[in-house]
Amino acid sequence: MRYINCLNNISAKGTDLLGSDYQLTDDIAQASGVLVRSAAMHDMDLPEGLLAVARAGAGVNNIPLDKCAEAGVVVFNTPGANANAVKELVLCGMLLASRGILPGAAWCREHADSPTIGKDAEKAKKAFAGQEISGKTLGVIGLGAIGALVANAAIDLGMNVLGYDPYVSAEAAWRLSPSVEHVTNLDDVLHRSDYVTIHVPAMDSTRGMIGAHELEVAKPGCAVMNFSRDTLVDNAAMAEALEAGRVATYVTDFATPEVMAMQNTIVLPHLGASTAEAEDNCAIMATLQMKDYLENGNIKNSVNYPACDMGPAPAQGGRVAVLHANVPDMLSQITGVFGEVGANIDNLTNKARGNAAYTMLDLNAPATDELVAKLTAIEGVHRVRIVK
Ligand SMILES: NC(=O)C1=CN([C@@H]2O[C@H](COP(=O)(O)OP(=O)(O)OC[C@H]3O[C@@H](n4cnc5c(N)ncnc54)[C@H](O)[C@@H]3O)[C@@H](O)[C@H]2O)C=CC1
Ligand SMILES: O=C(O)C(=O)COP(=O)(O)O
Repeated sequence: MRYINCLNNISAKGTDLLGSDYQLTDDIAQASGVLVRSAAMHDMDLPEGLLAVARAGAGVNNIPLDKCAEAGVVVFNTPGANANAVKELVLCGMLLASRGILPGAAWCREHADSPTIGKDAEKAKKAFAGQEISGKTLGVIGLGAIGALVANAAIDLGMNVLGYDPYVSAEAAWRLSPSVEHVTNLDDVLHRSDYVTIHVPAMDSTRGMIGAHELEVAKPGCAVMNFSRDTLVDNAAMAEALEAGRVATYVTDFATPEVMAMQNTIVLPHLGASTAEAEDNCAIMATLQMKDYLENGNIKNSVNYPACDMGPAPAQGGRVAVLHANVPDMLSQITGVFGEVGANIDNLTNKARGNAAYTMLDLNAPATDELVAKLTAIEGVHRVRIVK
């Protein structure tokens, strides 16, 4: 029996796929796999038996990726699985920033008991007039799964769209409408955009990427939308830009005390991926990826180990996975141990990603304790798994 711990609510559409060899547990110390959404894992101790963490979602800033890699714990995410949900909320955010929807609806609620509400509404409505998004310019920062969907949808809504992403993958670029204008300078995007939307991951390099300078060069009266992470926007700079009217509205999915103290904000409680469809998609993808890793050693969509696919574990013989540092001479030391104990390698894959590497080997006989002990003793080996 394998045990899986869920640190957040994970859709049963995913966990139901685990099958009868698995059991959900509340005790993480017992778990070989963890399913998580936004729960903070940085200060958690990683139990010895933990093999995999699957983030049912995109952002992995809540997970200590390097610490996990060094402990031989593979971390997965689910690229694109919640992108449509976020796209729809971004479009909603853009409309909320453009029309008097929230204050208008609040006015109606406040006057709910008035018998003359119909007549009064006709007088009141001029206070809630807005502008259309068609014909306006949207700057999309980050053209990955979400950014590309937002950019394409905005084109369909008649907007001019500027796209900025110095690291865009070829695959992501192919998904973009040819009508999206590729701009290589962030200042240009900000200077020209009536609306700016940010879709980049939270990393050290993106912390405060929308700061005092960016808000200074931004088009006066623009709306900024942040459905990515709070750390991407410098709060002090945003508060000042809102006060000065340089930014008309800040729409953010991240409620913090600093943001709540700002004027002209529309703040949501991290609702971007909170749709039934996205929760199901993410849970299914996270579960299947983790299951394939636990059962076959295959790695797909990991954010701290390389991809590796050797198909199902062989029916005869054995499969061993070695999670190790990406340093010279590892492969020869690993294969040397197989020679020393007289184990015959039928098939082998060795891949590296950043500081981490992964070597998976199929044998014509089951792995022995001696083999595992010798592999584990190699300096730089983080974990040895007998997959089968
Ligand atoms: N509000 C919510 O509920 C949700 C928020 N998110 C957030 O949105 C982020 C993006 O999600 P996806 O589009 O699915 O990720 P993705 O990985 O498909 O796309 C991220 C894009 O950002 C680009 N990028 C990285 N650094 C950049 C920089 N300095 N300047 C411009 N572009 C840069 C990358 O090249 C990539 O194309 C996630 O990391 C997460 O933080 C994701 C899903 C739900
Ligand atoms: O996928 C992401 O990055 C998200 O921000 C979604 O977070 P959630 O799963 O709703 O806690």
